[in-house]
Amino acid sequence: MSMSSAHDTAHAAPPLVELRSASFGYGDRVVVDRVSLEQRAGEVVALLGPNGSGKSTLVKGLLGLSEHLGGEVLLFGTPIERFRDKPRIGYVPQRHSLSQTVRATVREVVATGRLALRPWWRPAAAVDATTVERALEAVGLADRAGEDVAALSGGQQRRVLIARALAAGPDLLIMDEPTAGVDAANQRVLADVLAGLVDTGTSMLVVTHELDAFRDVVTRIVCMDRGHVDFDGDPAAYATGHRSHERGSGHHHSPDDTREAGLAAVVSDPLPTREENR
Ligand SMILES: Nc1ncnc2c1ncn2[C@@H]1O[C@H](COP(=O)(O)OP(=O)(O)OP(=O)(O)O)[C@@H](O)[C@H]1O
Repeated sequence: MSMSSAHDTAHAAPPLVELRSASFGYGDRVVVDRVSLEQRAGEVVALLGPNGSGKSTLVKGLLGLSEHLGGEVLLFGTPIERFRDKPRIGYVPQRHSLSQTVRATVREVVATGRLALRPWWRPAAAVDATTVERALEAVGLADRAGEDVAALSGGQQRRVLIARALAAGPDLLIMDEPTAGVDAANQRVLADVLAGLVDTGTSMLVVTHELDAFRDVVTRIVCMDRGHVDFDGDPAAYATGHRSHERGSGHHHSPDDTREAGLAAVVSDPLPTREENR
């Protein structure tokens, strides 16, 4: 389904993500119903669709945070059940901002993104510190590194979380509504940050209601409706015939989002386990 020509290369790397008639949900409730999709390295995919269409459930499925209820899910060519290389996927959860109860500096929060990469008994090394500084620079927060995260605006906190995900050096960055609740000026800053990441070759899967902010960086658009994919193509094709999906999809956050975000913000593993997510 990818339009990338990397497809044709005889020894091409496997797709970052491959869904073959995959279903995800909660308990026995199927939310994402037999979706087939693949994302290749270099692609920046925007995942669109009305509230409740299953976007978050799909990305959570890739992270083991919603249940895999059918079909096949491959991550970097490995079936998800056997996939152990979690740091290859960075995740920025859906949320407004960091919990006010997190008492830590910007640098400390970003540094937690490195924890999954080394055994608990090994202290942080120089490479950890440099990677953290580089991640802070990538999101334009190097000059705020020593500040308390609680002192930052919502948009800046979002960038802290992106930096935390980047600190693990992921091959794929998954973001759930990175611009939700962020004012227009900060949305532009975020879009610039993402454009910078694209320039350095980061592949992204971005759930969003605000496609405008990402119009210049997105290479592909996937639209969901009621658990199915009903558009998958390039932004030009989307613009000519599929704008209607965005209309009338007013956004709301459930009370659970805040709790989940608070937990995700403080856990040391960049991919919270299912238990932590409840
Ligand atoms: N933890 C959960 N347990 C049970 N059902 C859930 C859970 N999370 C989401 N759902 C249900 O799954 C359906 C799809 O929700 P999902 O969050 O995937 O949609 P979405 O497309 O991301 O919507 P939004 O744009 O509002 O974030 C909804 O009906 C929702 O109630």
